[in-house]
Amino acid sequence: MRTILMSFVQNTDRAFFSSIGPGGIPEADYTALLEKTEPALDWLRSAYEKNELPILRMPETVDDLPPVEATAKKMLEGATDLVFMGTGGSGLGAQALLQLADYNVPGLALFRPSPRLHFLDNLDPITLDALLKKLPLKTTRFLAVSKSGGTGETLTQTISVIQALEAAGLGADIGKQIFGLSEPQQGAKKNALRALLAPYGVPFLEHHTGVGGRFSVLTNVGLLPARAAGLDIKAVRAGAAAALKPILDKKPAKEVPSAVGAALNVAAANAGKNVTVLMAYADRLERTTAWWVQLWSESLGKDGRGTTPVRALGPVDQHSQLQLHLGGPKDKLFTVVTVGIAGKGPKLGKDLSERCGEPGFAGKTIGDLVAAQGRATADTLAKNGRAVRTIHIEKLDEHALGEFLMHFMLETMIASKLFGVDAFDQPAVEEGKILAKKYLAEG
Ligand SMILES: O=P(O)(O)OC[C@H]1O[C@](O)(CO)[C@@H](O)[C@@H]1O
Repeated sequence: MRTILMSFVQNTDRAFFSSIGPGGIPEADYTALLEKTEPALDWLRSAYEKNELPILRMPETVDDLPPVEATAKKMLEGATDLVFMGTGGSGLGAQALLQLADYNVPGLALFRPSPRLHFLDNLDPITLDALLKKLPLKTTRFLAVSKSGGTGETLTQTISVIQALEAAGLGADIGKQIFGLSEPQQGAKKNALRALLAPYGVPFLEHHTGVGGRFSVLTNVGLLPARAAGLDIKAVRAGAAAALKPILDKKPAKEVPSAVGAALNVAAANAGKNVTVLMAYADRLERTTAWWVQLWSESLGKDGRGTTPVRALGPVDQHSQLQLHLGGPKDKLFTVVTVGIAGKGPKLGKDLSERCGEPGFAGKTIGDLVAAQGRATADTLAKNGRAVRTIHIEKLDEHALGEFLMHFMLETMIASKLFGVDAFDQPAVEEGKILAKKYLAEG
């Protein structure tokens, strides 16, 4: 079945028993689950109407854009380096967007025009120490993002930055060099990040209280770094609106790509496919797959339910994972994502192609090759009885990425209803966070 959004086409034809044989998902179970997405779609529509799920209103929100613009401008003034601190949902969505501006794109990232972009989402003492020594601190701007304000990684990074600035004689400028993004102080509950930065007069943007980190890419959490990197953030939101539209337009579930994807994933889980692989054939979607891993894991891995997300990048991971995917257990659902790259990139000359014994390369572009590889991977998986869905994005830009990200947030929310879990909490992680702080205090 092909379901089409504005920027991409999703095809599930080769996921089913009827098309690929015993490794396929039983169609009857899928159809029953797709029917069950109708109440989930009603829930989303009602939550939208009553404004009970703020993430659904983000695509149309505009009043938070001026502060994002103003802060991005302030951060950029005289900046050679931007350092983004924030972990999990406080960093991954922004990274996903910033790949459109060549952030973390192999080889190219170093050639980005100033300012240099650094994401400190992992905590590593060697990295942090070395980076703070190498950064031109006077011209570096830091953004500390934490919804709760209490995440140990972000707090300790921020403390380290304050100390480094003070040691460099820049203590008086901390209020101009560090920016914060966190929930507003709520009643008596302390916001540690705000408490830490308040004495320096650090300006804060407010984290939306009703949008959790892994769903926050469309809020200022994703859009401030995106704007600072020069991206069209209105187009990101417009793309997200396009993913939501078929739901608000009351299309039947079979015409809602996110409902189709949710039913497919849950039917795959019911058929013993406990792994869901997202393999994207584009450098600029690599961080998006990392973002999706958190979204899927934290939203659905509860009460013994959920499936394990695995991310893969094409074609490179053909040379590391594909053997397992083709020859290992048939316990996976594959989503192969391709982009419109045919005809792009260097064109391969006849002589050199023939010299290396590959006359078929002659006259073709690198984009032709990668497009053929993505197609071949999907076909080979299906031929080997592996359940495959494909998603093709013709033009990967802000609009398309906004649509793609919203598609997966909706797919996850709908899947949570089918799995019977709450998509919006993460009780198990909280337990670990509390214990780690206890161990640290105990020495
Ligand atoms: O934005 P915060 O509150 O610092 O949390 C960071 C991340 O930590 C988690 O709470 C998990 O520990 C994620 O859900 C969240 O995205």
